[in-house]
This record gives sequence, structure tokens and C-alpha cells, in this order.
Amino acid sequence: MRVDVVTIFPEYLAPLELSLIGKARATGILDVAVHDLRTWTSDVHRTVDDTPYGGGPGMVMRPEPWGEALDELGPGHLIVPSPAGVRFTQPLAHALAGEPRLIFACGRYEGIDQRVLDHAAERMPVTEVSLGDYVLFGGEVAVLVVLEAVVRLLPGVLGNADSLIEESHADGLLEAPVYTKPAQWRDLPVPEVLRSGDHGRIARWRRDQSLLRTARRRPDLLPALPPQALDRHDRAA
Ligand SMILES: Nc1c(O)cccc1[N+](=O)[O-]
Repeated sequence: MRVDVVTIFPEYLAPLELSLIGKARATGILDVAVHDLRTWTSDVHRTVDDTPYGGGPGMVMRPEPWGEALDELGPGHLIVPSPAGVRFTQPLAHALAGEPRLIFACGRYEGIDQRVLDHAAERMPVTEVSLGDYVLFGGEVAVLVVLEAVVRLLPGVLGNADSLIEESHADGLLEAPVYTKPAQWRDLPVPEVLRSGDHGRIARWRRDQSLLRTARRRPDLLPALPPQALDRHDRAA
């Protein structure tokens, strides 16, 4: 997978060198390039923003440098982190993991001139994504989140692909609680079932815990579950 990130704060993306993403880059699974948007400015002050048409607070990112940047870097799937985007979810992460090429546009100020996205959409897929209903300074931290969620799904990145199966949201539910040694810690025991060696009981216990957690913490996820996702055991519960 080839990834290009365009930002006015390239140093924000330094964490891409670390951990699993850094390893994916080193092993050739992932090719990432971070670009300073000001590369595509032509004035002496390297201006990237201007006042909004229609008035209002703040500044808007000018279309010219973005147009030049996307002309050079495209085509690819353009991802624009934005509070106005579609919710970023695990299914969307899986969809993006299947793309050969992602281009991230990091907006700042009040956002990017809409014509940049409209013009790009004439020649490549464009998706505005939101991490949640809150306001950030810009899209850079969202790029780190989206990229981590996507890259860890790429074949060869995780040592044990099985861990993708059990984790939260992999089956639409929150994952069950986890425990490790010691069996007793500050008078708190590990649930007996997890030490029973009965793999059928353990699987059922974990499934029950997932359903309970999801019902308590994220009831919004339950209606989305397709009927076949609830096996015979669940229905009996
Ligand atoms: N919420 C927000 C923002 O305020 C600015 C850029 C990106 C996001 N987001 O992805 O959620």
C-alpha cells in the first residue's frame, strides 16, 4: 500500500516511524510519504489560507496549493478527516485496507475550500471521515488513528492474524474482559471459567461477556447485528 499525507505540520506525522507502522514501512508492506502543503505554494509568504467567502470566523485553506498537490500525488483514494465526515468504523478500515493507494488531506483552520474535494471527486474516490463529534485543531491526529486502524489489517503486519478475530468490533461486539497471571491479585481472582481448561465453556463465557458489555456500553451496536451474528446459544440467553 502506498500512502501520501499532505499537511502544513509534517512533524505531526513523526509517529508514523514508530511501532507496527514503522515495521510495515521497513518490510515494504507500506510506503508512506509525508508532504508539506506549502511545497505547492508560489508566493513569497507560502500562503495556504484566506478569509472565508460569506464572512464568518477563521480562515479557509486556499484551493490552489491543494489542487497542485493532488494533481501531482493522485490518483488514489482521497481521505479527508473532518468533523463533517462519515463516522470512521472498523468496516471502513477494512475497506480502506483493500485500497492500493491512499492520499490523506489534513485540513486546518475552518477547513479546505470545498471545490478541492469536488474537483478531486471527478477523478478519484473522496471520503470525508470523522473520528467523533468533537472539534480538533486539524486532521493530522485523525490520520494517525485511521492509518493505524488500516495498516494493522494489512497481511503480514500483525505477527498473529488470529488477534484480528477476537478483538473489539471485529464481530460487531465489544471484546470480553481479559486476564493474565497471577490467578489472585489484591484479593481479586481470575474468573474460574478461564482457568477451567474447558474451551467450550470459555468461548461461551467470552461471548456472553461481549454481549453484556455491548448491551451496557454500546447498545447502539446491537440493532446493527445481523440475525445470523447471534448464534443459537445467544438466542437462548
Ligand atoms: N473532529 C475533527 C476535526 O475537528 C478536525 C479534523 C478531523 C476531525 N475528525 O476526524 O473527527
